[in-house]
Amino acid sequence: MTFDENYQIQRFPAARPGEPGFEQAVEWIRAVNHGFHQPKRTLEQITTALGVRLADDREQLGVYQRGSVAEHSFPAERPVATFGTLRKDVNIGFGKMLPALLVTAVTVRASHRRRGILSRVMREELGRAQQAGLPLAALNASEAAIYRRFGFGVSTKERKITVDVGPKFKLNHTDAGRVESVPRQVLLELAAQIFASWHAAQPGSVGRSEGYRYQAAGMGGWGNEDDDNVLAALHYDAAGVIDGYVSYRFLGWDVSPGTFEIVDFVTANEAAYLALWGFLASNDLVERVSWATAPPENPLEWALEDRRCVRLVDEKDMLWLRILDVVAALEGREYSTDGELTLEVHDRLGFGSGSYRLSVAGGAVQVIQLDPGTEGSGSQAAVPSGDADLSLDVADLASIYLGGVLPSTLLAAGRILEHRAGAALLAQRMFAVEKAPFCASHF
Ligand SMILES: CC(=O)SCCNC(=O)CCNC(=O)[C@H](O)C(C)(C)COP(=O)(O)OP(=O)(O)OC[C@H]1O[C@@H](n2cnc3c(N)ncnc32)[C@H](O)[C@@H]1OP(=O)(O)O
Repeated sequence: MTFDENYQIQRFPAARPGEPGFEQAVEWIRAVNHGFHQPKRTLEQITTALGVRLADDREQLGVYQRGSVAEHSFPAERPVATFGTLRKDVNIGFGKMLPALLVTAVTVRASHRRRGILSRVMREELGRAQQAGLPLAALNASEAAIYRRFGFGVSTKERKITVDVGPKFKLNHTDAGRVESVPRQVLLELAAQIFASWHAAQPGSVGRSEGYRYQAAGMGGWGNEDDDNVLAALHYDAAGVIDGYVSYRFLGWDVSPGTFEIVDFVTANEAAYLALWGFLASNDLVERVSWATAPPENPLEWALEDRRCVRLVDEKDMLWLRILDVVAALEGREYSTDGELTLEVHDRLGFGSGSYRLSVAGGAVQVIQLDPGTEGSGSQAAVPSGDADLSLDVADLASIYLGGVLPSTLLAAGRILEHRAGAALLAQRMFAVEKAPFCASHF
């Protein structure tokens, strides 16, 4: 039996209680929770989560069984697979933004796995996004072996760190502003605007869900419990303008040494960032701060007299990027140096297959699609193909696109093939961005 004989796809928005579609949205959330082995949520928690989904303008996709379902199994109204999407801008370096389809809540019920459901839905949704003119797609992956086959490449990473804020913590930073402890609820109002300043200046950043300001304030926006243990502090610059916040919780007297866990930490500039670290470290009775989503390139390490106060606990891939329109993506970038590169791009799903000549002269960017590939995506007329300088998968193009993964590393790994000596190094210099890319938005 084919997919279409067994299943049907439905797409729908979130809804509030009493509105049409509310029951369907509730069943969809329950399917997501089941897929991620999460504890059952109350209707109230699901309603809160749906409120965030509405505010984000998310689309829910469900795959439903056709005909009758197996006796005693979940009802036909409960989708066997889920796939959520929303749209946000990605900072692609030097303050430039491109819109992306963000893919989230991907689950297939265990008893329906490995029948090609994800493959079918992914191909369809990426195709629709490309048709709608979105040059990029992105996701956070639960496992690293799933998404490369669909053209997604790792573009940013994040670190879990602990910071020793005991006597060894000596920060070489003099703050021109000040820090104040504040009621956590003020972040509901302030978090989004501070994030917007950070986002505008941070390559690799993806626009944030509405849920984040609730999370920052400890107010359970994604259907979690309100958490009165969350504490908050703001940084004010010399002129009194609020330019950063940190929210955190004390892990309790049973944890030794006394530890703060960071909930959210966003600043519009490095001075506020370092000042808030100074504030965290200045708290009595606390000798450790843990942070599960820290940037790999962390100015804190270099502002400390003893950089070993920052200890790496774990590092993992964070943002997986997918280029849907190679011409638009390459044209959208600002490049760190002039140069000319011909890229032969392979794309198993066909969206970006083809050869592209990228020319940057005096900062002006021109991209010509030379060979449209099998299902090429370029908007320009095809002209005869020249010899490629580099051959690479569209997933690897996504990895080097934000400057976070070096072409020389992918060359050494055999992922990129170099046909002209020095082409990988030129790509490295051209794709470099103004600071290490980092994404602070899980979705
Ligand atoms: C963006 C996010 O939401 S990330 C969250 C992803 N979801 C989860 O981790 C929840 C638990 N897992 C699942 O629900 C499912 O196993 C999914 C969604 C990962 C895969 O769904 P399926 O319908 O089984 O995938 P499908 O049958 O289309 O498989 C596609 C390919 O991916 C491979 N694949 C699927 N899951 C995995 C995995 N976990 N690890 C490695 N490979 C995988 C399949 O073997 C297949 O390979 P092929 O193309 O070489 O034949």
